[in-house]
Amino acid sequence: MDFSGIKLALGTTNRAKQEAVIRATGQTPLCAAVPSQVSDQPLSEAETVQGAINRAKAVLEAVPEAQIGLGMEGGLTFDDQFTNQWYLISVCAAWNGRQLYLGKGLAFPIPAQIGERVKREGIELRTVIDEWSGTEGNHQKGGAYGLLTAGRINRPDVFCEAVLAALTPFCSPLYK
Ligand SMILES: O=P(O)(O)OP(=O)(O)OP(=O)(O)OC[C@H]1O[C@@H](n2cnc3c(O)ncnc32)[C@H](O)[C@@H]1O
Repeated sequence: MDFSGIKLALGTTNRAKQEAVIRATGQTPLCAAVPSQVSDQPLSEAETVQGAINRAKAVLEAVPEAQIGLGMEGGLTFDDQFTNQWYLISVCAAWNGRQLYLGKGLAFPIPAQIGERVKREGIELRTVIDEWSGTEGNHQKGGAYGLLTAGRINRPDVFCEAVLAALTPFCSPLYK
């Protein structure tokens, strides 16, 4: 699929998210940090999706030369139906001013003590991931996925697939 004719804006300057767009589309998006208008640490799928949508819409307004705004949001969600576990999810929203699509990246189980600590102490996942890994800025690099899989999956990989899912309906003739 050819994404080269479409100017993309991305609602963050986070390097892992920028890298995901570059891998997915072969182009560097115009980046602007815009508010997600949800909590710093979303704790449900609905809040995570809403944050991604808010960023996609805000960045398309902030960067009028772009044709599609991309918003990405990471969040935690507790599955009380099947497993009673916390999952990390990574969502991408794509908005062209008329149509909205979502790409929902890999849901990955998070150690119970991490999920509970984030909820109980009101801290962000990135703080705990940096603590556990003994390094800084993991949310801009491999992220929790990288730590938990010893580098087999990383945050840009997961967002790359989410970007492809959200953008494909705008670019593939199969959706016309
Ligand atoms: O700079 P922005 O675009 O805001 O990106 P972010 O990583 O700080 O923020 P998100 O809104 O995507 O994620 C919400 C919180 O969850 C954290 N988080 C999400 N996915 C993560 C991952 O894979 N590794 C580490 N922290 C993660 C993140 O760093 C925030 O603290």
